[in-house]
Amino acid sequence: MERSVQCQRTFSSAPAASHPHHRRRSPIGPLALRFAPNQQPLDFARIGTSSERGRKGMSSNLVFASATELSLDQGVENCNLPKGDMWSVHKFGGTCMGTAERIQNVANIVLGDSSERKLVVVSAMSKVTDMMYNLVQKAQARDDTFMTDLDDVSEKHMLTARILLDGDDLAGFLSQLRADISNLKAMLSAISIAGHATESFSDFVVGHGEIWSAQMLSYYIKKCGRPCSWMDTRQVLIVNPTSTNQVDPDYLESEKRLEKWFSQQPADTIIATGFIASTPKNIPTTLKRDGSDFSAAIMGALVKARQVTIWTDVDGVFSADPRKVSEAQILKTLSYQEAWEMSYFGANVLHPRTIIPVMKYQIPIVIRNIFNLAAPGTMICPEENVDGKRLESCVKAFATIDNLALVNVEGTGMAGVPGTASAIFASVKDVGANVIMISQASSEHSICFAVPEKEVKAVSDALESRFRHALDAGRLSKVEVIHNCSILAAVGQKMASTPGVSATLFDALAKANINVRAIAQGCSEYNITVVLKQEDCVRALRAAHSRFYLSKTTIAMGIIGPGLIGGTLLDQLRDQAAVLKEKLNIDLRVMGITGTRTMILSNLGIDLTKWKELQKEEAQVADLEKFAQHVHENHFFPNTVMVDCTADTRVANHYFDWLCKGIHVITPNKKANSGPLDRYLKLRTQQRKSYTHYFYEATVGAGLPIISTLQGLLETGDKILSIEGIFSGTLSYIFNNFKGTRTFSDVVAEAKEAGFTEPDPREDLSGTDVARKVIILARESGLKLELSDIEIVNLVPEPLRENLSIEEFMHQLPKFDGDLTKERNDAEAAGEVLRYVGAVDVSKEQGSVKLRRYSKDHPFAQLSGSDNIIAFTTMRYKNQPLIIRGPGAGAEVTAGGVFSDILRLASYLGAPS
Ligand SMILES: NC(=O)C1=CN([C@@H]2O[C@H](COP(=O)(O)OP(=O)(O)OC[C@H]3O[C@@H](n4cnc5c(N)ncnc54)[C@H](O)[C@@H]3O)[C@@H](O)[C@H]2O)C=CC1
Ligand SMILES: N[C@@H](CC=O)C(=O)O
Ligand code: NA
Repeated sequence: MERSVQCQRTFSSAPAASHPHHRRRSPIGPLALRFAPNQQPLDFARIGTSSERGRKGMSSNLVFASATELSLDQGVENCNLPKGDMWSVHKFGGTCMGTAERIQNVANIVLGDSSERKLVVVSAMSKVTDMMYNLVQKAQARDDTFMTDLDDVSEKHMLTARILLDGDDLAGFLSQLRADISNLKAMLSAISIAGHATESFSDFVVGHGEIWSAQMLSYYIKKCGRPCSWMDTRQVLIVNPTSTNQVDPDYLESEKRLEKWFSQQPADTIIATGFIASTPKNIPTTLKRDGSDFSAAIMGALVKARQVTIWTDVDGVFSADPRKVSEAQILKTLSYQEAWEMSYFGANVLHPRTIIPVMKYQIPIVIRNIFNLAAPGTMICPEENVDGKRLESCVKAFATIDNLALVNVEGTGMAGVPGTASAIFASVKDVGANVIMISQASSEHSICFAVPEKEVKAVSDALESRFRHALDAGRLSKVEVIHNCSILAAVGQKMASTPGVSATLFDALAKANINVRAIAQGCSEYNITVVLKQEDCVRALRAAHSRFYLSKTTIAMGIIGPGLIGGTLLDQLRDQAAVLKEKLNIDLRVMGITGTRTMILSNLGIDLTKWKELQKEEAQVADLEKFAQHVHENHFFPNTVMVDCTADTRVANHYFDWLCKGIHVITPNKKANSGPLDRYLKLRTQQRKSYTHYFYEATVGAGLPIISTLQGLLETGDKILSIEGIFSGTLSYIFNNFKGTRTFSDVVAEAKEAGFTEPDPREDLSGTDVARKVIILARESGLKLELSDIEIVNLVPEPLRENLSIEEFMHQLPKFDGDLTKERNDAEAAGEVLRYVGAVDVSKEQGSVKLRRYSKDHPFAQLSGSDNIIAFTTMRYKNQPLIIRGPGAGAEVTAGGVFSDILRLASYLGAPS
């Protein structure tokens, strides 16, 4: 409404168009005034300039379509354009009009649109246009079967009409159809006799498909109770053919004719034929390829629609070809220029010329899926209405073109010689080749350009011949052809003018190890084009797309060792993934799970609701190298982490290599940090050097915050004096429960059953596990100790230490129950308990593990279950140590500790807190 008023003020003294009756009398309202005979088309640009519209759009008295009705305006909320009692234009393609049922569906959409006036542009029923072209071809070839083919066309429409219509409308339609078919037969017979059809003959024949579909839809809508007229756009739309097999709309003349048409048929719902038009001399013609979209855009401009909706069978415009990039997303908005750019690269958007008419008036075009009304579609609109203020959203989409060759013309004789480029491209033009991109560095020693592979031979031959003398004389060194190239284009209006965007693009390509052969970026700033090897193209596309489209805290994870801890972690990830994604934008993808014998891999992320089933159904032979490669290299997620949930030194030996490759490592496995000192130091140095993260909180005290507390103390300048405590959940449990008549072996079996022990419980009973923890804490505190520096108290009976399986060991352990029972009884008699303790004495640079007796009121005697207790005596905590106590073993707490390391990684990578 606002827009109408504005137009009135600017161009006319006609009655206020905001009054409904006035509007009704002149359905296209003030439009005619804009194109008054003495008004030049230039005024098109003056009407509602972007600033006018922007300001008006901000006003609050906008009228939106009722939310209870079919939501045809989805997506438009983002657009600051006035909406209200003006035209909405819809275009339904052949697929939408494919059957009687689909035509009914189209009618429902039209009826559900609450706009006061609707202009609906339709294509012919699907396949009909091809059938009609075929008729003409057959007639030209004097193949008489065109007669029966025409009967098929007629039959198709008769059948459809009989389902849709009844009464007078059906009779009227069928009689018109028969008349048309009979005319067409005469015309095709004439073509057959002549053996030739002029373009206008052909266009006349072909255009009938739209006439019939428009009639059927219009009669059906009328049948549904809504007054409706159909429009033969050949009476209204006037276009001038151009030399390039395209047409230029004559807006002035079209507008006049439209005004006249409306004066005769003042309907509020109009079904117009797409695709067809007339020349200024009233000769039928068509709008060529994608003509119906173009019709809708021109009609949208003529009636100054508030929106043009193009109904199709896709949900909208994707950020990349979804067949190549599974993570491709539907774009909510695109600027006209971006859509333009995308359509050049073959994205299923709109033909660029479709955008021109609506762009002049800043009318949004919305692409929507008729088969999925829930999808809001993509809105193509003025840049200022496009969403996205973030750096990432500067790049809207990625497109590729394959089967190209790069031609490189090189030589010192080119520099500073005017006319070289002109001579090169004149030769290219002479052979009719299409240049897709051009790049010349300012040194002027080479010009390279991309042409379709199938045209490159002719191009290079022409260049060789044109520059024969220069080549012979050495002024040019070569005309080189690089075959099998592709173009990757990043499209986005603000891309080139926003610092850092191209850097991010090239960084993504570099990380994916993709070599860029040539680069072009025009001043238009809408796209950056890179030429690469065709075999790299999909990888490049994915790498670039994921860099801009995935959350920067998307983490590809490889889980190694799905045993007790690994399995529990997978279940915790499963249960928490959605919350993390929603609340913290952390996107965790388990790309692979490997055990010792088998592994499962995924390209997108394993469905963790069924990882156990997948292990049985889709497992392949485990191969850690292949596994790491898959997790890290195949998917171009911005971050990779290996989570080692084994107790295997061989897995730990890979950390160094992974950190070198930029793969983060998280583990509850103690082997790396308690292994050979030089190896450990190398690992830590590499980790810091490569800015990768290595977290291992669960190696000491399981989920208890032992490592992070120690690191926090050290990093803030505290000085550790000593650390001592009960570091083994297993030994804590054993000595907390080894009471009364309980036997040692029974309690060990219980600890194993509860998941407290190492995979081999002898690691715990021997004191090695505690010694490893002491070493980990000592090294963290800066001491350079080896595991062998720690004297251990081994509780494994001597005969059971070697050459026994875990099962055999557990089976034989009861035979030796007597040994520890005596020691326990002696302590008890003295009012004391046995506790297995570890200690780091920083000043003495020593670590120790001991089986000690404590009086029953000592804090170490107060523990229960698998409790650990760790006391830090430091310069700041000198008189009273800092004490951490709680369960220090078990599946849930340990997996929770590993999980919290994963989230710590995500937060280091930028996740919000
Ligand atoms: N259980 C607990 O309370 C705690 C355990 N940890 C550590 O967690 C790690 C895992 O312990 P659990 O889950 O209890 O052991 P587990 O024996 O139940 O699980 C280990 C898994 O790793 C697999 N595995 C072994 N070598 C492998 C290799 N080379 N490649 C792939 N998979 C391999 C095994 O087949 C098994 O599925 C150990 O390093 C342990 O020290 C740390 C803190 C507490
Ligand atoms: N087996 C270990 C598990 C934790 O590291 C223990 O018992 O403490
Ligand atoms: Na811990």
